[in-house]
Amino acid sequence: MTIDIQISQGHEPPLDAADAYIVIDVIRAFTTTQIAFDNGAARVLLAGEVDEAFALKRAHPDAILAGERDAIKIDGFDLGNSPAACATIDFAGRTMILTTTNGVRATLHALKSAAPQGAPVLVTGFSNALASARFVRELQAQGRVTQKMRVHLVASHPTGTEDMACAEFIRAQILGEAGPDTAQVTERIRKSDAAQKFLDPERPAFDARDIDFCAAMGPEKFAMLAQPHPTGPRIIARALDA
Ligand SMILES: O=C(O)[C@H](CS(=O)(=O)O)OP(=O)(O)O
Ligand SMILES: [Mg+2]
Repeated sequence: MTIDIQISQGHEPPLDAADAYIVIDVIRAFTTTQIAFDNGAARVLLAGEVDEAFALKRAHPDAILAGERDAIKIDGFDLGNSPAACATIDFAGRTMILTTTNGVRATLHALKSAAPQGAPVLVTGFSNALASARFVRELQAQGRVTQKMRVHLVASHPTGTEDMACAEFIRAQILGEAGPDTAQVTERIRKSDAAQKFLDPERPAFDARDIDFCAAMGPEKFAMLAQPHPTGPRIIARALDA
């Protein structure tokens, strides 16, 4: 069976019908999400707007409220959009509510495109890229798609090289073709425009360790699946062997 992979860029690119969608946000939303799951989070609820995030917090008072605008933690939130901060927190069984500029918005858009087919929507940073590619290969191997398989990759930053580098890496992994290697993707992430504010010692509001998390390849443990839900979209971690 052949696999047709398209790469789009931005929050709301036109998305054709596909058998699977992967929304990529390396800096930082889905690196942050992966660290929260690594540290025991049960689920991540997605909010497109700040007032929706506060409304979710009122409905789920025990949840951890996280997110950013202009890459800065929002007043009244527990956390920013920082993988380094998440790495210090025990999320055991807890819910994280997340609102971010690029990754969350692109995911909400992809969920709408995927709904008519009931196609899976994965979210990923580079840290989870191997697991995301493997999830798609397993869909194919399990024969769940019987004709030509169509996969849509969404590099969520409208202009960023970090998400495009990750998209090219995932495409190569899915197809088993030559593509950028881990070191090349790491370098493109570190050199991306979005990374520079974090790496600038004169901008202490930004944490350089966030880019260390975002640029590092993690173990192939679980894929992150975004799902529609009656009370709002959410992300769960799906063990690869499940
Ligand atoms: O907070 C972030 O890392 C970004 C905003 S920016 O690209 O760094 O300005 O939001 P995200 O939705 O994680 O891309
Ligand atoms: Mg981003």
